[in-house]
Amino acid sequence: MKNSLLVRTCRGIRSGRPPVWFMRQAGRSLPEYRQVREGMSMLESCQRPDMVVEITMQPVRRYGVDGAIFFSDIVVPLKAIGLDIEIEPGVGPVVAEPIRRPADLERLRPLEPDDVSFATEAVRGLLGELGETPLIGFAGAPFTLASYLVEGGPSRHHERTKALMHSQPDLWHDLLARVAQMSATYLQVQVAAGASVVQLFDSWAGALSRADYERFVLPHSTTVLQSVRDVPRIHFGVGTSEFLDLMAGAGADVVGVDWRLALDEAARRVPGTVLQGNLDPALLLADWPVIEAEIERIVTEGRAAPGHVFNLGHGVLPSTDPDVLAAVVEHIHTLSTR
Ligand SMILES: Cc1c2[nH]c(c1CCC(=O)O)Cc1[nH]c(c(CCC(=O)O)c1C)Cc1[nH]c(c(CCC(=O)O)c1C)Cc1[nH]c(c(C)c1CCC(=O)O)C2
Repeated sequence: MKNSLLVRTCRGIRSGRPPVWFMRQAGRSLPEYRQVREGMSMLESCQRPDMVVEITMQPVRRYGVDGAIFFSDIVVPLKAIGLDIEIEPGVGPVVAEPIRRPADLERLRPLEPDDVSFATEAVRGLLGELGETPLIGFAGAPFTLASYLVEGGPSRHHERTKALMHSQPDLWHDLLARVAQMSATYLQVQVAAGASVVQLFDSWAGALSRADYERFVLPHSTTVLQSVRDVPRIHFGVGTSEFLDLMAGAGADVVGVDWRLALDEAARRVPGTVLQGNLDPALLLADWPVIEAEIERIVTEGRAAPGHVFNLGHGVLPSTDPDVLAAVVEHIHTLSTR
């Protein structure tokens, strides 16, 4: 799997066509996912190796994508150290007692590999099923995780988080260092068990200015990415076009680009870095000729970078028709033969 198209592309070795996979390729858009998840909470299913193997494999079987993303969630390590956190359907992660004062930090003990032994077991199980398809491990980046911890749940403005980072910078850096340790350990566990690529998700970092990202977040995301040495590292954010260069410099081999920035312009901002993206997930609900034209544009613009991993700019929306995703994969797969 070290020679897979995905791994080679992440390393900057160009091939005839980009590899393709989708963030949230496993999930509510798939009827087979909704069926196996019935009656089981999100976090319970993440802690059951049989469920993780089945759900991770579903989009691989259906679409023949060039990478499988490990079925888990960014909050799984927090749950694994005993924090009272749940994922509420239609809402997202909810933390019973948010972290806002120095004493609250005591509830964030370091993650030990044994806390996530279910992940080791699930990755090993997957290796037997995946054949040549590489497995992408992942973790949440310190800012996105800290936002859930400080806000107590999803937040539009991240106001408590921003207020805390500026008013109590020592507390903030202590919090981010602890979360970074957990994410680093979670990634290392997945790589040790056999993941071929990792992705660090900083989905909400786009809420920050470049200056605040650089001062309050970058050192901690750098710690996480630098702790993984053996496999390519993808660093992903949404709305982060203004500091893609910082995200690349954190120790990423690949940076994720959302739909707001064309890949050729992104390539100018991070010379020498492989790009991933960047089809707008909402456009998967448009007519096929629209989607086809977007694919062509993105693949053409992606040639400006030393490598391009085709993906969406963010995750698959639950309302997406799986047949459309199948058609996107098929279209990309025919590119090499033209
Ligand atoms: C911010 C974030 C979370 N989780 C994640 C992120 C970063 C990626 C992103 O920005 O989308 C990461 C994540 N979560 C999940 C995956 C699975 C792998 C894949 O991409 O296929 C990944 C990569 C499963 C999941 N994680 C979640 C689901 C849906 C829950 C369900 O099916 O019941 C899945 C498939 C739940 C979740 N977990 C989280 C949210 C916001 C939600 C949605 C809540 C809702 O709208 O119901 C936190």
